[in-house]
Amino acid sequence: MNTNSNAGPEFHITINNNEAGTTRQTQLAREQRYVAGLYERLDLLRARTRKQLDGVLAQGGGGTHQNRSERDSFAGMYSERLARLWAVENGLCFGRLDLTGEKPLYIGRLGLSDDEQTRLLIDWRAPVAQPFYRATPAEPMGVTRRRHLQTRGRRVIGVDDDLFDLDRLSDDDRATLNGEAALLASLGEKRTGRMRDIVATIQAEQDRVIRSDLNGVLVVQGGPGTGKTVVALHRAAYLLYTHRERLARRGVLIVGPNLTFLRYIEQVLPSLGETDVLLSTVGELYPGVTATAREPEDVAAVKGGARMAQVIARAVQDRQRMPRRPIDIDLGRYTLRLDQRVCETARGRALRSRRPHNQARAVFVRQVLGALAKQAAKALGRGMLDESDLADLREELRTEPAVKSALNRLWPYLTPQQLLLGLYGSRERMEYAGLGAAERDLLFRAPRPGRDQWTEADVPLLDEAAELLGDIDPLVLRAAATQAEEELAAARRAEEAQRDSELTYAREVLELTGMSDILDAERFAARHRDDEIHLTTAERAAADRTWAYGHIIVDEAQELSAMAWRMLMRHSPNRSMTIVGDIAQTGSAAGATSWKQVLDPYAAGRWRVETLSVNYRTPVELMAVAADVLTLIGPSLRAPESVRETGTRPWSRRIADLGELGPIVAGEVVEGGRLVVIVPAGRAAELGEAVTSAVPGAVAAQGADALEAPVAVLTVAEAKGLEFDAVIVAEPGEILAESGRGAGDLYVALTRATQRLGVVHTGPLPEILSRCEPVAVS
Ligand SMILES: Nc1ncnc2c1ncn2[C@@H]1O[C@H](COP(=O)(O)OP(=O)(O)OP(=O)(O)O)[C@@H](O)[C@H]1O
Repeated sequence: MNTNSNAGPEFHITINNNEAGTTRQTQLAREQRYVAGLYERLDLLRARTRKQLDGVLAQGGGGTHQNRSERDSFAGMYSERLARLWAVENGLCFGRLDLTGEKPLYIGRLGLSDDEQTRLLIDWRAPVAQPFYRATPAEPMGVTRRRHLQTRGRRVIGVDDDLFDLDRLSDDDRATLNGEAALLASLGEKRTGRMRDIVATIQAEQDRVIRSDLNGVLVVQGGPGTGKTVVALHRAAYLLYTHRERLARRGVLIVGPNLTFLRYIEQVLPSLGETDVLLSTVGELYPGVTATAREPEDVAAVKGGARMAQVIARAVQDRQRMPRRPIDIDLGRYTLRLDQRVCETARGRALRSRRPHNQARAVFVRQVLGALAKQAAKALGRGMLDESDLADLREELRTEPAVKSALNRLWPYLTPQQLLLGLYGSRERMEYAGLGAAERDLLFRAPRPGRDQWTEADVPLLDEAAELLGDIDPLVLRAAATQAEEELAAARRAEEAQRDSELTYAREVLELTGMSDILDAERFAARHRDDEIHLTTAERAAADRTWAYGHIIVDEAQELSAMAWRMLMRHSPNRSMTIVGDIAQTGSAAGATSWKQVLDPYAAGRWRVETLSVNYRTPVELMAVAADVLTLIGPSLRAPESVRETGTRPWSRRIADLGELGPIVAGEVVEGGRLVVIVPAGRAAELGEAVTSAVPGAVAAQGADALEAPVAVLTVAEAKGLEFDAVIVAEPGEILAESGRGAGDLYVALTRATQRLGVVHTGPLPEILSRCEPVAVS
């Protein structure tokens, strides 16, 4: 079949005659006996591991630190093993390979041996299992037969064979030939709202991607439905199996476009027995910040542009700006003068130290205090002080509130949050940082106290700022936290007394100055310090902004901005990455237009492309409509080839007003199936209401609800990467016109369905969709 790129002649034979029945039963019974034995072994291993875990836990929490630490790591290891043994219950064994002159190999979700070390089951990721996915008649790799076992629970309910050596067919064999069935059966099934693993039906071109080398950057380019996401997840499982030690230490990060998408894929790796992987959006990659606020596309596009790296650097410099006039510091007994020359010299020293802003501050402060101490000595008439007296004087000055305040103005401690809020809140600062007038208008915002002020596009900027600012000395943090708590407590007392809103004010002050983040950071650290030993690699990585991952997988990678790439690259110093996407589907204004443009700056000569060419999701009839739209994106682009036909043409229906949309959607709902209405972003609320008010159970929101409801209303950005049994695209003309990348958006919308597609429109149907069959209005 065409899914194996070097498949050569057709090699699947289907025999469906009645005489085959009995021999088929014999084969099933034989396989059933084998599979039952595997489950018996699995049960035994589970019981043994449970006993080992109980043994460790029974030792309690006493002993030396080292004893406890060893026990913890054994307990962690046994729990992980147990979780893995439980995860493989469904579909434990799904394949058998018959090789010339050898005993058959059974392929499954993990490797099993008996007590004599005889192999009973081969992990699908092991090198010997590779022919299960790659063998073709042209290149049989020693395989005479590949058998797919279908199981329900622990029962074998069917077998499908691909025979590569037809001369060796026995009568029994002839009875069970039914190639492609496993794949096609799997593709035709109703969608559940969660992605499933495809371990039993991985195709040859996909297997090449899954087993590609760990090193360097692998780009997986492919049209919609070619399995990029599912393949990337299997690659994660493969890499963890093959390079377990290296990756267990440094972890694997999978980045997806939004939380609904992460929900959609979250069960795949656990079903493959892998749980210690961090799934995240870009917006969640900065510990302690939740990026939930929304902002217009053009604002996000400015924030995502590569130029923002310089803007942030200038914004930091701006906070090291020297005074235009000398600063007089009144200490009561005498007044000290801090002139520009002293400040300039101190700044020069601090910058030459090449430390980040917050650490360079120490150099700046030391210089300034030195100069002030000398002045003070003179003012006190003690011109000839020795070094130790001067040191005392410097320490005295350090704690003087007037000196502290002057230093804080000249070279303040800054959190990334403070830097960014200060920048967005001041047109003058933005101008100094190099932003043009139009950009300043877009980015300007009055500071909004509250936790929802960060957007996804802010996160890479916070991370960039954190790099340039560096950490704040923990002692300073602690002092700041104490001070903030005191202020809060004072405000609380004031509130009790006066019943006014001072507490709210104090909280707002804390938010605005970023102190609340400091407090949170402190508490977070304290909470985790004691139980760090129990954290998995993924958990430790998630809490550490500077974590260097062993491997990073980026899905829907075309959507990432230049600033997001900078952040991800910092997490991947070894540049071991898998980048999965489709340039034709780019929707975000800050997204990519070519892989070269994205990757050359970071991994020139170290990235390679694999292309997936077969569409497993969208049937031929639907893909024909989508392919027309693809020509709008690029005349030379070719849509992937679909493997299935359904015989059902996509339809289009013109309506007079939106009131008709709900009943049309209701009429398309199929019992047990899942339908999505994809709407223009600018009309999401209105069209969401039109559908949810007319269709019981319909939801118009992202998240788990959207995956589980029989009908969901989503924008293109929200539906990206997901799939549904049926899709209705509402107002396609508006989707096309909504942004500069409207054609890409419409292409994404049209390729989400596994079975049926319809288009509903109030205005004229865009010419490009004329392949849809118009439905007459009754
Ligand atoms: N070898 C396979 N066996 C069974 N199902 C498969 C196989 N390959 C892909 N699929 C199924 O095809 C569908 C599309 O896969 P996936 O979502 O990974 O595609 P994609 O390339 O990421 O698509 P898009 O770019 O549109 O998001 C999924 O339901 C997936 O399970």
